[in-house]
Amino acid sequence: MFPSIVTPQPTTSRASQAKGIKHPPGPPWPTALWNTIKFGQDPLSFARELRERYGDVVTLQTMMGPWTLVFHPDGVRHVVQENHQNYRKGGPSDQVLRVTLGNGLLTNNGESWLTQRRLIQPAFHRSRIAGFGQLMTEGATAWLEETQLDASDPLDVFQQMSGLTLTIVCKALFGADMLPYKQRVFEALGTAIRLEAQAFYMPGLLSLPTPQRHDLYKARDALYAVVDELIAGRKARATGSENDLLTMLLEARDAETGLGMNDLQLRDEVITLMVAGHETTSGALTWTLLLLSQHPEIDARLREAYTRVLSGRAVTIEDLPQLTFGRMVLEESMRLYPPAWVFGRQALAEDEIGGYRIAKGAFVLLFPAVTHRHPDFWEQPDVFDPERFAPERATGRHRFAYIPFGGGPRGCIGNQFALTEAQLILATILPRYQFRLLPGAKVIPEPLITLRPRGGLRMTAHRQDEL
Ligand code: HEM
Repeated sequence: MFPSIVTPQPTTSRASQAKGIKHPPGPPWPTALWNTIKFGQDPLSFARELRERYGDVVTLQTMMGPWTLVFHPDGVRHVVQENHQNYRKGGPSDQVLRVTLGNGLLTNNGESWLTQRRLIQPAFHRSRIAGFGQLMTEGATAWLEETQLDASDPLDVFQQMSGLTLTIVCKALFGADMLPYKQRVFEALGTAIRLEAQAFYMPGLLSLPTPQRHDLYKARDALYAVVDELIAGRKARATGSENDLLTMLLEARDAETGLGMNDLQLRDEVITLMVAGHETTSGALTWTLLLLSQHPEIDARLREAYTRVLSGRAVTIEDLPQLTFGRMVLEESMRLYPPAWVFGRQALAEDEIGGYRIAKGAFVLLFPAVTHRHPDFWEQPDVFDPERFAPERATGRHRFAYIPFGGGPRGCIGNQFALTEAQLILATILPRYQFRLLPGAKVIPEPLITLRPRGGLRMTAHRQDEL
């Protein structure tokens, strides 16, 4: 049975009541139903409104219990870094994620998390990522050849980027060819993400035998089937010369017991890396292509940099230090549209953030999407301006005002992988094609588990040499 996703009632000690530390402000409890509906309909605008109205730490009463919303970078730093031992993965957001990701690195806690993180970390070492550069560029080039882009035939850029990043991450980490699975993973993951997001706002949706529960488990089983095939394929065809993360996971032995990882844990780790390793990166690339199509002057400047540095040849990882503008564009795109727009924690003990009491058991939500547009830290926060990430302008900025990859010990393990991959993909496809939004198309960000464009993003691709 799916666990209840109602947040346990947080408790506050007498000591802090005596000290007179207040609960964070927020709309009164009789608005709980209304808040839940509003949050479900448009969480980005609602969270932003709450910050403007109540400040940087807010209590939001919902039908699932009270939530604590933390927007200020100091509060973010406190939760993810300074007092991270007090904030475990848990609460409604992680419970829904566990349906598909089980107890993989993203949702795990405690000693088990630490053991797995230490095991997996070396696969993301700088030297390993440098070794993936060629594979990333080749993946993007193969995608260009396969898709045969044609200006008269619009494509869903989100779906295409999803397939491309899935192919790259699985080849790099597991030595697997995902071409035959691309469509299946895209469909199953789309269903799972949508239903898990619904379950977050509608307690009971998955505890009862609803059609949604049936569909979610079906989608999860489709993803499991792909992962199981991938692992079985490796076991059957291993030559002994593989040197990737899947081999490391298969060969890992517990220092005390000498036992290997059990099959369920192995599946959870592989599905976590497969999903977390492509869903967010494809979002970042999609929003970047949209922003470039809406800002021709920035698009032209980026193309000019590619022409100057590459002169028509294929990009390599060694070129990236000369292509800083590409990185700035990506960083700014992830500021405006952070693929991981929200993430949660549960407080193990009572705490204080920004002068407010955080009760034991509180469900704490951090919002990159709101912190990234906080007017105290960003001038003209809604304007797309990659120059903000020029070294001279970025110096001195609060480290936790920009958190697309989270931070602290639970920060993204794949951040360098993603940044390298996204830069190489852009530098491979943009010198050859320009992407344009269909006339009259309206793009609506849809904050599900990740931030996706609602209904995909249909664009046309125009050959650069024919413009
Ligand atoms: C643009 C791309 C990406 C974004 C925006 C992103 C964002 C994030 C964020 C915000 C977190 C922290 C969540 C939290 O604190 O609750 C995270 C964790 C994680 N990410 Fe990423 N990520 C990206 C790419 C990747 C890639 C490429 C991989 C793997 C290949 C990956 C694997 C993970 C894993 C395993 C965790 C959990 C780490 C832990 O708790 O120890 N991510 N990511």
